[in-house]
Amino acid sequence: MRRKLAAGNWKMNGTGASLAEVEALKAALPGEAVDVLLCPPATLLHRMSATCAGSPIATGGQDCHAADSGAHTGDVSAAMLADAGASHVILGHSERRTDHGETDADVRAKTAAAWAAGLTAVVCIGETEAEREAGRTLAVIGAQLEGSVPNGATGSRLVVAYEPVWAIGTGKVPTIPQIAEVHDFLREALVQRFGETAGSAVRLLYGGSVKPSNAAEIFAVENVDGALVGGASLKAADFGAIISALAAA
Ligand SMILES: O=C(CO)COP(=O)(O)O
Repeated sequence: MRRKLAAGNWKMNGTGASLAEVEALKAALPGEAVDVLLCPPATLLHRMSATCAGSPIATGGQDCHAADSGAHTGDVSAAMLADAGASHVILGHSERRTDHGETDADVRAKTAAAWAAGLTAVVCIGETEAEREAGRTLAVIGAQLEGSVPNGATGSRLVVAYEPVWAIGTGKVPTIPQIAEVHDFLREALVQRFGETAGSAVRLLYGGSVKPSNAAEIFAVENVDGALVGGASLKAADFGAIISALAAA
């Protein structure tokens, strides 16, 4: 049985004042029914990890460099994230791929670095609107999965987030059959490449305009093991409602 996971990606949002939302979320969590992860900006990671200590909320980074240390101004390494209290790191988010030109090979190297530092990698993949309209969705995400994940994935090292680029921050969401088709395809690809045990244990998150109002129907899809939530993870009331929907699924 895969444990469900509700993950929040705060993107470039949040300062010390935002920790009040984390305190409110802690107070509202529905027991131990699901795993909860918050990924704040790097500047807030250490403080958020301290705020979450002793609670079921894990913390993660939003990116890391592939190298352990060195002359890479402005970057942080996986070991630095771990040192700041992180257990996870989001890698290959479409905003990194677009804003910083990250390739599948970059994401693969970063994922290997995350694993070497003992972090769980949350690897993001997803098609653009043009790719979906051209009927290339499964080909695109299949290639991204193959290229972005190194050999040796296991259920504890890897989470895959399917985030259609056109659904991020837009309020547009794929239909339930479209989500099911992609998640079934990803499950099959993981089992084929990593074997039945590891491939079945990797959690598959859906991301892109997940809200309290649409969470329950998305979480009812068989191979959806949770969500990677952007905007709605910033407010304890909204993220708490999404977590409750996951716990009830
Ligand atoms: O990119 C996302 C999470 O990583 C999704 O963002 P939104 O939930 O704001 O659409």
